[in-house]
Amino acid sequence: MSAVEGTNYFFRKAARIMDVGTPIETLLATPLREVKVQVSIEMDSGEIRTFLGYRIQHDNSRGPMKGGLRYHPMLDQDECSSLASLMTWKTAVVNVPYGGAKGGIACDPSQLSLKELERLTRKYVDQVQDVIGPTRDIPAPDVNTNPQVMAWIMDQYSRYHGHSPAVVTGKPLELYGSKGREAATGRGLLYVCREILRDLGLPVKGTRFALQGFGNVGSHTAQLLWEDGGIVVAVADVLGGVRNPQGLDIPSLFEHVKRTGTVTGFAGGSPCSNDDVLTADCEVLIPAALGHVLTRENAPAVRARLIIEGANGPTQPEADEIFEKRGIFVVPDVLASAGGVTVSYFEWVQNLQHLSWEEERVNAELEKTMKEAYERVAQVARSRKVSMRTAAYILAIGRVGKATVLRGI
Ligand SMILES: NC(=O)C1=CN([C@@H]2O[C@H](COP(=O)(O)OP(=O)(O)OC[C@H]3O[C@@H](n4cnc5c(N)ncnc54)[C@H](O)[C@@H]3O)[C@@H](O)[C@H]2O)C=CC1
Ligand SMILES: O=C(O)CCC(=O)C(=O)O
Repeated sequence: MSAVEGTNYFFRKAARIMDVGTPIETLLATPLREVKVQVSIEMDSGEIRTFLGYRIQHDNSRGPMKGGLRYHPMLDQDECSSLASLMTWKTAVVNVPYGGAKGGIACDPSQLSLKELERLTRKYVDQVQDVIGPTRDIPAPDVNTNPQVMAWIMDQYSRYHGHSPAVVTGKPLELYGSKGREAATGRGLLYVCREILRDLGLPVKGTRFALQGFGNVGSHTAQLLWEDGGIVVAVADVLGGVRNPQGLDIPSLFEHVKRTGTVTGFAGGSPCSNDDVLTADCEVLIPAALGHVLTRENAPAVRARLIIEGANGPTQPEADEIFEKRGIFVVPDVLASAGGVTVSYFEWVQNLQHLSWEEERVNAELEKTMKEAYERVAQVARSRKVSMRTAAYILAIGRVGKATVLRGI
């Protein structure tokens, strides 16, 4: 099954329960526009290299399209298309006035110098500047992109269109970024985690968590859970993992990662593989790295009671069915990882109004948004007797479908 077929499997399951009918189902599943561009740059060695860049714009019925930019060697049109449609449903679940898009460049940034990365990013903007924009499509960070990359995007876009901070979010604080955006996805996940654990009668304090991924999403989530008294028993990054059944000391792990660039080799635990983390003995599993990692093969071995999806698309449809049969709750990506785009929305609003919010305000508005979204999804799940994932899609399809029909086709 391709990545986009996987996402559409979840979409169609909900659309059929809602009986939206084939014409609207087809319309909502079909991306508005798929852009694939040549990104050729001169390397530091003087050699010319050509990369492929993508921007898939899935839907704009509820507002400008929104979604991250990923730099990864395995990125392709299918993956971007799947991630773009997830953004449409995610922005609708948290009810921020956006559609969905996603893009990036098929490249391995660990093999590029800073100057090469800058040239690549600016060239990509040259190629897509006519389809993005503050009222069209607003990129943001995703895997292997960061505030510096967003700053280059803002600068390059502004050379064509004049000063345009609102063209991209996740920017550095010194360049119109929002306080709280860096930790927002992890913080949003924490707020949802507190809600569902309360419903299951478990406090965060003393609950055991395992996380795959220790980048933007994974590291902030781990830190915030640790601050709440959660016991993080295993974490992994691309190079491998570390576990400690008594709980890893997260501040010391941060120090280690700052020094070495990886969680592996941390003296406060014993080594494990990045796949071992998925089947660790814990109450809550948080995939926060790449997609498609929970499969038909490893789903029967998952020991967590609850899976909270920090990554986009970590659970393949066959694994999702297995979790449902086994009574393992899954809080889906389109809800659990929506904190980032929510604070991106706050950043865009601040940019358009030329003002800056205090971090307390950002976090308070984020908490309100995530709690409301959780409550609405939980209500639909209860009333329709469906999983949280199907409920989230039902809520999102209702909002996007209504906007589409009201605007006229
Ligand atoms: N950055 C954001 O605001 C948001 C990100 N997401 C999703 O969260 C996930 C992680 O994104 P970021 O943290 O931003 O990326 P990042 O680039 O900051 O970190 C990615 C992490 O995943 C690890 N990783 C990569 N391949 C791995 C593997 N095979 N096994 C174990 N670990 C592996 C990396 O070593 C790194 O620790 C992605 O699925 C992304 O789409 C979702 C919502 C918002
Ligand atoms: O912050 C944003 O606009 C998008 C974040 C993102 O790419 C995601 O939620 O997957």
